[in-house]
Amino acid sequence: MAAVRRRKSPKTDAVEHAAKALDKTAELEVKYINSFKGRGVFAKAHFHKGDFVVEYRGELINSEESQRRRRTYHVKCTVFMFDFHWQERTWCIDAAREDGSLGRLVNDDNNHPNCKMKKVISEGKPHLCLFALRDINVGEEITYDYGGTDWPWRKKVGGPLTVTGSSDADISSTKDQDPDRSSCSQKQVGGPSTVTRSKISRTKDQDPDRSSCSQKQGSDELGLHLPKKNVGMNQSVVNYMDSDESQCSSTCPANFDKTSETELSLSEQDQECVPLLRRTKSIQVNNQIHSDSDELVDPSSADSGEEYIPKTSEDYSDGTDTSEVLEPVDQRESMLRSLNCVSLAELNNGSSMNVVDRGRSPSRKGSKSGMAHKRPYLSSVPCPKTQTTSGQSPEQSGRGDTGTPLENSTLDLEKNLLDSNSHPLDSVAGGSLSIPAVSKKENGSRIYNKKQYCLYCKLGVVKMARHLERAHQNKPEVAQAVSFPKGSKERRMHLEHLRNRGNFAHNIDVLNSGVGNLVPRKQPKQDCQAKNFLHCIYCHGFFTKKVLWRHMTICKFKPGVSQKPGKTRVQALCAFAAPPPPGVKVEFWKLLSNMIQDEVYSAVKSDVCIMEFGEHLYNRLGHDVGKHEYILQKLRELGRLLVCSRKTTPLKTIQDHVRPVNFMHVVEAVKRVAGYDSETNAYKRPSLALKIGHSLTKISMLVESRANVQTDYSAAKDARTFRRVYETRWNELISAASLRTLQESKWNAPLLLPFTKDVQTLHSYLDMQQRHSYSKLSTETSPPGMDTAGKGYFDRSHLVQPTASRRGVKNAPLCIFVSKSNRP
Ligand SMILES: C[S@@+](CC[C@H](N)C(=O)[O-])C[C@H]1O[C@@H](n2cnc3c(N)ncnc32)[C@H](O)[C@@H]1O
Repeated sequence: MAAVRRRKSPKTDAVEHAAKALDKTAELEVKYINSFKGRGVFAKAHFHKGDFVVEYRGELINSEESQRRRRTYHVKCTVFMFDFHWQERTWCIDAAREDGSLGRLVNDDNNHPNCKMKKVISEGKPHLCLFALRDINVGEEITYDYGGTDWPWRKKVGGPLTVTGSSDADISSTKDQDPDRSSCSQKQVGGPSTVTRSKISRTKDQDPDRSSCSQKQGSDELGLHLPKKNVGMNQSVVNYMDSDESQCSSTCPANFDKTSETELSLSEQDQECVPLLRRTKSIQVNNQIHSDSDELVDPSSADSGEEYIPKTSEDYSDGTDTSEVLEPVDQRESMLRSLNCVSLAELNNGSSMNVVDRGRSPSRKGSKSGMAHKRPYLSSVPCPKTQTTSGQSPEQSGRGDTGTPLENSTLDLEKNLLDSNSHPLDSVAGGSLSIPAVSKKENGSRIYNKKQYCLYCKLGVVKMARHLERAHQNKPEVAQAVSFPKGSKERRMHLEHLRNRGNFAHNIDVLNSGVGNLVPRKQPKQDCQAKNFLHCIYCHGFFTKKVLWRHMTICKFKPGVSQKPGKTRVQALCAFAAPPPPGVKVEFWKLLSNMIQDEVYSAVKSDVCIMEFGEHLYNRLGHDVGKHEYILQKLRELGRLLVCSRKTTPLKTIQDHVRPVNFMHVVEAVKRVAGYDSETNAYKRPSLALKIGHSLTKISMLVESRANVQTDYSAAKDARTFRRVYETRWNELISAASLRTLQESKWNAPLLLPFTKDVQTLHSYLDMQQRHSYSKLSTETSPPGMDTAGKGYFDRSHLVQPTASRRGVKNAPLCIFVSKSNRP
């Protein structure tokens, strides 16, 4: 009989990774999303539902220390502190230090998370680990619900979605489908300020298990302190906490640091994986993660873990995990309800046609409870293939429960859902920007369901002209538009402009928030990335860069300018048409738009430190237009480094480059970008290596000063240490060879001698020029280079060698080498 290799259970996997402080770097990657959201973690490989994904690694501290740090930390830092309960005490994983681990970079998604945090005990120490709530496809962002309600970014992207958009009935029906998830949605909406009592009590009534949590909400919202009765529930299911209860007695140390080595018996390795505290975060969040919220780790997981970890026995033959398979149906339902879309029943009917069965396990396919074992399209598309109807942000959808246009579009959406393999909120929940492709029916014909966004009420509607006429006739611009006869060109133009402006406003919101679907002027055949699109400055339409060029020449809204802008200029102009991201000066943003729009430009724009450095240079030198080119050059040098580092090293941001721990990676990247040849020990671009080094030290100073302002002294120390390492090693590793290459290139440069005749011509020309200019001046004082008689002679020090000045050497005298034989 062939031996069947048993797959590791998710728990074992988590414990092993936690013990070694290892991330699944082969399956996960960090990507910069945008300046609002920062970085995120993305799947490089497929994760099955229930799989261990990543550990939220950091320093384990007790609540006293956590409180102390909260008081001393900059507010932006506290978002990295996750409190949780363990052995009847509150603990905290402080991941404020940028230590290269992935878990700390996983972003929040309270609507559609694909992971759930759980406690796992390894070597007597709790670890916070993320497990897949559903199958996660390659390219999807890893997310989980941070809990709480008032995270600032949620407000921006429609945080109150589940609250305002759902009714009691919604919750109850959701609950009916899946009690576990209903408790989850309850958590999502669970802020006392936003959830009505009736919602809570209703859910509570219907689910006795959860009711115990709800009762505790006053003090610890959905019970981080798990009632004892839940401890041990389904212990054999996903008993992630089975080993720890006895190890740390009820007299847990008041000072964890002191006792951690003894009572928790941390191995050396464990201690290594608990990094020291450093660093601040750049986006402001409130320090909302407290023990009184339901965040992150459900206490019931302390012993059972059954709540969020789906049934894994089928998949892993582990024999221990027998929890319920959790399907995201209820999430989908609640989302769609809040979108005022199709009902669950309708979806179910529809989805039966659209289930993508990936046939992971035969037992799954044939297993009972149909719906539960069919994967709805929600989680089945690797890269969410969004449809036009999905272009609705949750915020907008919250408002979308009234008004005819949306009702019309709802029908379209319903059709669309039934006909497609995607979910309208996939891209929104996934936290990525996308340009949805044209939707097609099964027979290949097009579905006209593209949503436009109203300039006034922000609603997404399919028939914008009708919407404007019906809902906003009182607006002067609409009134003017409809004053033209129906079918007339003027009327069409006016309405089109209003429609474009509405979409433009929507796109800007989406671009700033980093989440949602962008509305292009012309829908692409396939889903596209936002970076390939730009707004037209005339009509505000959103076009691919390629098409934009052509469009600009014929744009109806272009004022009668005869000049036809060049391709790069068009792109630059249009890139600038969008307002600068928050915190970036308009003037500096304008300057950036002069850069060639290529990969390096994208890297520059996307990196916080480069932008900060650019602003710093701009503040110092920007008043002098002559220095603008220099500023752009400096930024491009760093951009080139970043592009190279991202391809060849683990460094993803310039801030990573000024960490002492990454010094050797920086050296490697700089060598590569400057074209270092190890055989000849020479560089193709030696000055680039030197300049980059110089800029990096400057950036480390900026980082240090920012850290000092934010009272993040450890980050400041990091930056200082980087400079010390730089001072000690840079010359040996980079500068020496660069300087030698430069020197050698000078030796080998051919000495070009001008003809004597040319020199004479030049001299007489300059003489003439000087005489001419000085003759205009009073002859009372003899100008330099002239004798008192005014005959004049030529003083070479007045000549400026253009190439020298281009290299930053001001007023370098013109050096003309004249061979002996050629001398006059
Ligand atoms: C634990 S960090 C996550 C990693 C972070 N994106 C970064 O680049 O360092 C939490 C921070 O990420 C950002 N963030 C997390 N989830 C977000 C979301 N859904 N939308 C926007 N920003 C988010 C917030 O700025 C928050 O302060």
